[in-house]
Amino acid sequence: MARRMMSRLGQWSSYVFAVDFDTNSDPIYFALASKQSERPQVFRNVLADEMCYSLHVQSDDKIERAKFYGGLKKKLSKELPPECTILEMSIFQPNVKDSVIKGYFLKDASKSSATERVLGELLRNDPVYVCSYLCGGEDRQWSQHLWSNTEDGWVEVLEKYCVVPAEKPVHHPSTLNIINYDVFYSFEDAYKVLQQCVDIIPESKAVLELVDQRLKSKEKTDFPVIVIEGLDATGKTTLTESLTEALGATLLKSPPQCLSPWRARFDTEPPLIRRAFYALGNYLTAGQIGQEARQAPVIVDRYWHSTAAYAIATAVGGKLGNLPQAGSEVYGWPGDLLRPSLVLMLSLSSQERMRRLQVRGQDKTMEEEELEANHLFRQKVEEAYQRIEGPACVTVDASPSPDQVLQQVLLLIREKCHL
Ligand SMILES: Nc1ncnc2c1ncn2[C@@H]1O[C@H](COP(=O)(O)OP(=O)(O)OP(=O)(O)O)[C@@H](O)[C@H]1O
Ligand SMILES: Nc1ccn([C@H]2C[C@H](O)[C@@H](COP(=O)(O)O)O2)c(=O)n1
Repeated sequence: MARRMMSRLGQWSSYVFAVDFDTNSDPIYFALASKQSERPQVFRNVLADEMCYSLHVQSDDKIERAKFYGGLKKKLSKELPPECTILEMSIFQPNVKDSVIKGYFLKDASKSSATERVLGELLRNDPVYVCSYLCGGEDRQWSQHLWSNTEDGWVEVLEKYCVVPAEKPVHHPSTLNIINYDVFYSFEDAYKVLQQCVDIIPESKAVLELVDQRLKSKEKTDFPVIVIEGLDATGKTTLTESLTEALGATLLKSPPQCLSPWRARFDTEPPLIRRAFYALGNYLTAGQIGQEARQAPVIVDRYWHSTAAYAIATAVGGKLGNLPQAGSEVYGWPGDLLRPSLVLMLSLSSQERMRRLQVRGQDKTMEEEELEANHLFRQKVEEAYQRIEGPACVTVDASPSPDQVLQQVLLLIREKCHL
């Protein structure tokens, strides 16, 4: 047992655990040690006399991890007693990219054995690590107990570690796995994800077939390509239609129409798969842009800025300040994706945007509902839009009348694209 404890501590000693008790504050960071700490207890201010547990996915396969993590939340919400709060948790090596293992931390106020029964079942049947946390002794120190399966199917506590406070890392853990999990910076990286999904998501095959037939785009287009970006209901459809008419241009969208039959299906998938789908949509649209921009200017309704900004804002938990700094590589443009001549981002106050959403009165997508409910998320999307480079977007005040916005944008296009 002592040897096993040494080896697991060896494995986890460079890792820090982060629990999001409150999305508006920093997570609580802790580490594992063989000896107790003299510093104050990590959970003292956030836990009453509650039982606590943590779960994290144990698999080397990225797709399996993503699918299981998404499904796990639904399963826990359904099966655990209602007094059990499910919080997001990650285990990571501070400031080391691609080191995050996601999980959940449970605060159980139910005082029933139901939670342990559900967790025992999970441990027996699913690729998870399960731990319980106890607070004991005169100095009320916390310890973590790793659960294990015995050969005859019972659950036992295998190893015990002391829980000690850890430093706040320079980079918020949710920023460490953005590249190739939430945002893809080459066609190949996004393509590989869908290829690996063919057996579990049959629709991936049809998407890949379409993508295989995509038109290849040149780096330089003959006519200017102007992308219109912005949050929902900022006026993109209204403006792109009037611009197209005013400039005698061709109107395209990303994702393109040909992906519509599969969009709703991929919207239900975890970020890794969903974002790979949207990334491939941009390459399909790029092929169409290359073709159309031989004959006329092209206006594009959403493109790479939307894909990256929504993905980054969703991935990064908590405060606006947790976003990667401006200039970070996560805001870079994929080297193999056609670059537009100009990107304009329509910006609107949240009150006016809400008014327009209400006037329009259509069904809202889940992400639109999230935008409404979550002012912080909206701010993160807009901030990420503004940090993306190569080309960066130019912000346009979208609050005047449709015609005034059109005139303002035509002036910008004439100035920047010499049209
Ligand atoms: N400049 C404007 N002033 C007032 N209302 C506007 C203006 N532009 C658009 N609208 C109205 O706001 C609503 C949203 O506009 P629109 O559909 O063009 O936005 P959008 O950005 O394309 O939205 P989404 O991304 O959700 O499709 C519509 O009812 C539209 O008529
Ligand atoms: N090029 C694109 C276009 C859209 N998305 C994602 C981002 C949001 O989740 C959603 C918004 O689209 P809308 O509801 O306005 O059609 O689609 C993307 O990732 N990349």
